[in-house]
Amino acid sequence: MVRKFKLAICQSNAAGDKTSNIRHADEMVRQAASQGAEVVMLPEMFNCPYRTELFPAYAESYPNGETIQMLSGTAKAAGIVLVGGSIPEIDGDTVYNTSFIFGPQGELLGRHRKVHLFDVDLPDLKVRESSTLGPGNNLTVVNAGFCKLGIIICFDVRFPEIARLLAMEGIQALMIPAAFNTVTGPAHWELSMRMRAVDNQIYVAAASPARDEKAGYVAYGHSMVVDPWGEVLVEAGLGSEIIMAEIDPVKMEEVRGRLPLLAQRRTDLYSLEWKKEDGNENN
Ligand SMILES: NC(=O)CC(=O)C(=O)O
Repeated sequence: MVRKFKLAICQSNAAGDKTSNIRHADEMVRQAASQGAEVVMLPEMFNCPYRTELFPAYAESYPNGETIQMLSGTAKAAGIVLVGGSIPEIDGDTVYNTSFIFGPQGELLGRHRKVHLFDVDLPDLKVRESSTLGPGNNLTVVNAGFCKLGIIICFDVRFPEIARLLAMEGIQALMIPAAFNTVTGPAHWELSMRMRAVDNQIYVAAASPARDEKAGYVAYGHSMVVDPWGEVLVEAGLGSEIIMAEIDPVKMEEVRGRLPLLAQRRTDLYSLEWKKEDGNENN
């Protein structure tokens, strides 16, 4: 039964030492759970510095990698749904930017591999994720019983088709482990999160790493939760911080009742298709 719940975002910071990144994330998640959060999310690449050339060295495989073990164990110990940010995951010869989602028994609820790799050439920012990562080939919805969550990672948010397809699957919240930066963040972070919420009349939760001005890639910070009306319910600053908000399916239905955008789509004129794959990578 879908119901109200408290969602927390842990805006953790990641430096060079993988073990201490994992420990820091673990402590923050447990703290968020002790404050009543039933769903907790970590940022993109929370166990390693966001540097494409480092991803292979930090990569681990499911199920025995140390970060993956922590996520499952902590979800179970705290009795929560844990959207485990993302980490470099190795499967065969390919490294992916992957979010593992675990349930209150420590069970794997889903796995999202970043679909759109961040390859950009901006005046003050050049990134080529595809130099070390492969793209995911599926969209991800997780059913946790009391809530249905859609999971995308960072750059995926710029492709509104995915958020719409996930909304059509009946999610209440779009969960986005992300790592915008000080170039694109001021221009597009809040705008993107609010627009995906307004377009689809869903909650949007975006988790950024804390900002480290000395890092090679400076994360934007400003993790936030946006409601289905597009209002920012809570926003982090720049440092390591936990933020919380209430996700209320009744409020979402009220917005949809008054402004029935999804019901007013002209599907006789246009359509959008999720080409679901047979080899689903979600479990
Ligand atoms: N880091 C990303 O994947 C995306 C990003 O920073 C942006 O879209 O801007």
